[in-house]
Amino acid sequence: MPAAASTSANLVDPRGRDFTVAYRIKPRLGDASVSTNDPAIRATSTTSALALAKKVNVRGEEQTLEEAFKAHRVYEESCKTQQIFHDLVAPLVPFAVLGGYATALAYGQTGSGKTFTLSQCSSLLGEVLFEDIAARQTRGRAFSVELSSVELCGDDVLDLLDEGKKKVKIVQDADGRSLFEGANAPAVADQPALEAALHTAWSSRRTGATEWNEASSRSHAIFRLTIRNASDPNATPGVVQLVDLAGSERASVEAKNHSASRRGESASINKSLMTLKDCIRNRTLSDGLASMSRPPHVPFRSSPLTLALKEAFDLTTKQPTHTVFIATVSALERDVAASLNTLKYASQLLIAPRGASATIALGANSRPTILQWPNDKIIAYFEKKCGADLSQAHLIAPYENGATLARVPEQEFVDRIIKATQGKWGHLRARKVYIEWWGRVVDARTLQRKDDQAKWKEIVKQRKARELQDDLEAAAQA
Ligand SMILES: Nc1ncnc2c1ncn2[C@@H]1O[C@H](COP(=O)(O)OP(=O)(O)OP(=O)(O)O)[C@@H](O)[C@H]1O
Repeated sequence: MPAAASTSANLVDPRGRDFTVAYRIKPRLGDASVSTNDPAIRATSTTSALALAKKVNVRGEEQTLEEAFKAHRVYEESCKTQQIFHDLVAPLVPFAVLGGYATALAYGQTGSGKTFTLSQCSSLLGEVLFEDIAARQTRGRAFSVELSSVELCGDDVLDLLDEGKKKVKIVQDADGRSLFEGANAPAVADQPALEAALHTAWSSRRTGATEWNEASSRSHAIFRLTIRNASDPNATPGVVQLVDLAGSERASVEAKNHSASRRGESASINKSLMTLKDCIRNRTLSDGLASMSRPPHVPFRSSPLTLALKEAFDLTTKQPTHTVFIATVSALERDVAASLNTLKYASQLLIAPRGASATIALGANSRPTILQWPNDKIIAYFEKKCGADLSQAHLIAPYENGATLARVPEQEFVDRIIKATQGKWGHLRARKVYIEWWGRVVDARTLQRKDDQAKWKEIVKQRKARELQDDLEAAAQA
């Protein structure tokens, strides 16, 4: 059995939600004096972390402020990368092989362990991926895998698999997928070939500057595996990618210490990280629109980073997506300010997904969209689409509602239709039904977004009216 299949199903469940947020606390290494102090950040449970920040108050007294942060999973100092890989990255593999779009991002202060975590995950990825593929190939399928890898430095996109790190472009193909035009994308046939190609990419990131951290802290790097179903050229390729983000503290540090060009670079990093946060938050779209400070808009075009990862955020993406966000923090007291910033940033991404719940409040006059359909309505829809051939309709959606069915990757979905017709339908015919269904999913999302924007306008109107009322009352009392 592929290792991925045995992972904890609940933690990263690409069928359950679009985003998973985890914190990894880096062990206090080296100097005994720092490593024996109490940690400034510690895990209080598997889903919460506590930050202790020492502050001097106005009377000159030292105080310890405590702040708790929730996540889907918190990894304490002693935790090994193998565990993180097993919980967070391995479950993305079968999802991607079947046509999903999966991303694992590492975010945190320079030196907090982003590269350490992702480079170890990347070496573990090959085994799980090729085992999963081998298991499926025995069932008459063939897959091909290719690696592309780029570094984003300001507006420049550099090919990490090219010796000279040539500049490439982020473009969209006819299906709206984001690609690195002109970048090398070697086919990797097995685990050793993947390991060798990944080694080239990681080393190339290192040689861009005199020091490793100097290069990696000032740029984002993407390591993308595209998995194609060689037996069906029309199938949407799956993606599993690792994204090593630039040091999150860059902007404030460099603003004080460096030249105008370095400050420009830092501003660009800062902007891309802010855009990333907006994209994740607004893609998830909280039910509590009133708590949002801006209308729900997914601004993925505002930075090369989010443009490159477009499918993870774009509501019109024609494939299910899942993104794992790993925030790495140092447990050292001297790093507590940066660690607090990281935890605040990451905890803001923890928004309950609206679509996953079957109970979605509907206005008095609104008709439920396909994403809001219960299971029986879904079954009835496919019975109508496929006619008498569909003898086992329940196999298409054994338990899913509209929202959860939108998270089933293409190839599994098509297989379910073929099985439900007991093989009377072939791949092409089944895929046509799938594509039609996806068209309706995208329409439903667009409608939802328009509805959200209208609701947001109403909220702003009410807020303004309340503020005006408060001003009038204050003026009357004065
Ligand atoms: N969990 C860990 N256990 C042991 N050593 C670690 C761990 N995390 C990081 N390190 C070590 O800390 C140092 C800095 O880690 P790393 O380069 O991964 O940081 P980073 O967050 O990627 O920094 P940058 O933003 O500069 O890329 C490295 O020497 C690495 O080996």
